[in-house]
Order: sequence, then C-alpha cells, then structure tokens
Amino acid sequence: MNFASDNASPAHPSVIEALATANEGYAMPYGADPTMERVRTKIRDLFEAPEAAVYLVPTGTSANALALACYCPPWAAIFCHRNAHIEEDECGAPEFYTNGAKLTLVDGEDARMTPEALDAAIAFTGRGGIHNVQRGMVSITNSTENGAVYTPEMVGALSGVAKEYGLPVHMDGARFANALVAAEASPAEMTWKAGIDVLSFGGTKNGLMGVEAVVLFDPEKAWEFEMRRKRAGHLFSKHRYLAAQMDAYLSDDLWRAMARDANASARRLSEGILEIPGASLLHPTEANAVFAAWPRDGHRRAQENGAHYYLWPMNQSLEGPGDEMLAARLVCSWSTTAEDIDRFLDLIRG
Ligand SMILES: Cc1ncc(COP(=O)(O)O)c(C=O)c1O
Ligand SMILES: C[C@H](O)[C@H](N)C(=O)O
Repeated sequence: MNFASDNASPAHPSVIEALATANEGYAMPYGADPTMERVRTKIRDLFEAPEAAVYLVPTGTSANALALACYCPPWAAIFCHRNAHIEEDECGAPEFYTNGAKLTLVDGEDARMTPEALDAAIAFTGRGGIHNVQRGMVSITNSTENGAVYTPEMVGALSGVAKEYGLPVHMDGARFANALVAAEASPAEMTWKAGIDVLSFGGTKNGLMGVEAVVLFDPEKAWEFEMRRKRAGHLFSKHRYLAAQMDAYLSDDLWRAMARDANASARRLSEGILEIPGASLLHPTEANAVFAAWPRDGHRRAQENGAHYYLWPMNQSLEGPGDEMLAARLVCSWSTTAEDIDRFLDLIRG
C-alpha cells in the first residue's frame, strides 16, 4: 500500500516493452531519432497545434524551469499560487534557470488561484517603475498541488487576467492527464484555446519511467528552448529512450486511461475515508490525490502494517491521543488496486 506519491508508482508494462523495443539496433542521438518525429506529430495532432514546438526532458522540474526561463526576464515576476510546486518543491530551479526571476505568490483555496487575487498581485507589481520587479508571466498548476482541477473556463479566466497585462501563461501539467480527464476537456480546450502559451506535459507521475514534454504553442521560442535545454544538461544523447516512453504513452490513449484509473482510485479512497466517523476532506478529491483527516489510531494501524504516505503537514506526530484527527496526503496512480484501497480502509477504520 503506497500512497506517498504517484512518483512511487512503477512504469506501465507497455512503457517497459516500448523501451525494450527501442533498444534494438542503432538510432541517431539527441532527438534526431524517428520516434521523436512520431511523438512530435502525435502531440501536435492531439493538441490541434500543427505549429507547436515539442521537446522532451527528464523531469517535471526541468520542464517547468526551462519553460519559465524562455518567457520570463530575470528582472520580472512569475505569478503562481503560494503552494505551487515551482515555489515549494523545485529547490530554486525556476529562479536559477531564469537568472533571478521572482516568484510572486497568489492565494486561493485548494491551491487554485482566483482571477481576483491574480489581478491584485499583478496590478501591485511593477507599479513603481524602475524600482520594482516587473510583471513577467503567470504559472498555473493543473491538477493542483492540493488535488484540485482547473476547468478550461477557470484557466481562461486566469489567462484573461494575464493577457490584460500582456503576460504569457505557463501550465505546470505534471498531472495534466488527471486534470484533463476530470474536466472531460480536450487538450486544446485546456491549453492554447484557454490562453496557455507553454505547457509542461507530464508523463512521469502517470505511468512513465521519466519523461515530460514541453509544448510551446507558438514556436517562436523553440530555438531558445533548445539552447537552454542543452546548456542545462537536459538534452539526452540517447534520446530515443525518452521518445519511446512518450510514444507508448500516446498510443491507444494509454495516457488518459491511466489517468482515469488513478482518479477513480482516489474517488474510491476518498469516499471510503468519509465513512469513518469524524473523518473529513481538507480539499476536494477532483483528480488523483486525497487530502483527508481521520483519527490517529487509524494512522498508527496503517503505518504499523506497511502503508506508505505522508501526514499533511508532514511534521505531525503519531504520538498522542488515538481519537485525535490527523490529516494526510494520499496519492493514487495507474497502479493503485482496489485491494490496496480496501486493505488500507480496513486498517484505518479499525
Ligand atoms: C505539480 C508538480 N509539478 C512538478 C513536479 C516536478 O517533477 P519532478 O519531481 O519530476 O522534477 C512535481 C513532482 O511530483 C509536481 O508534483
Ligand atoms: C512533493 C514532491 O516534490 C512531488 N512533487 C510529489 O508530489 O510527490
């Protein structure tokens, strides 16, 4: 029973098979392999964006930081939610790769920014001319760090604010597939049709071994992205192994099937927890993560029987009154089984 993160899940067998197939013979390096061309075409078709520039990188952090660096000057602000991954969990990579851009934090429940809060933050920034950090760009995480989903309409409302100030918009889509299937939207509706300029299109959390696509819907910055990727050391020489993963991901709609399974598991888990007297959700279960609280005794039983997950916040203690409510983050993935969930629920129910 591992609910620590979808980063803990195995790669899907189809992905491993694709890697084994890709391992036959020779292939031109650095992205010049035929599989990458097929991946680029698939993504352009999927997003209805025939001119989009498409690149693969190994991690979500590299996807985010390199994308942001292409759109935000060093003297400007990146407006993001205060719990955004680029703020809390990338060890300063966005600030480093942009050569110093400032992350300006915006509030909103469930790690979803509101248009009003975003507008206020942008309006306040750069008001004093040369003395202030300037207005740079906006970054949205979908699904969010608290497991919530922005619908295309919500994305459009935030992008509308950004565009009033002439700012580009990035989407951290480490869990884009989970958001997309939850919103029952098309990739184009959830991105460029809603004002997104550049997308970190995640695969690693959703069944791949380690690859993310960066999609620049206007290819104007394609060459700059290529240079930044190479200079950062994120251009794989044996690039065919990244391309093979993404090719398998996009074949037979595997990516959306895995996301649907992960989201369904989270709903099952969330509903089961709410049957426990006193249990509650900290955030709505809209994608593949559950943020919930239940009695400490249940946590002790689960962890004594091998369950892996994070208390939320992480610094809470298992020592203390057994009936006291403790919160946790539980993340489901394509590989989460009904047996895992039912076993976990039996343990925390007692
Ligand atoms: C929302 C979000 N964005 C980006 C990342 C970064 O991905 P990585 O850890 O592969 O750098 C993560 C990691 O899980 C994430 O949760
Ligand atoms: C928190 C950690 O960085 C990872 N993004 C996760 O969601 O598990």
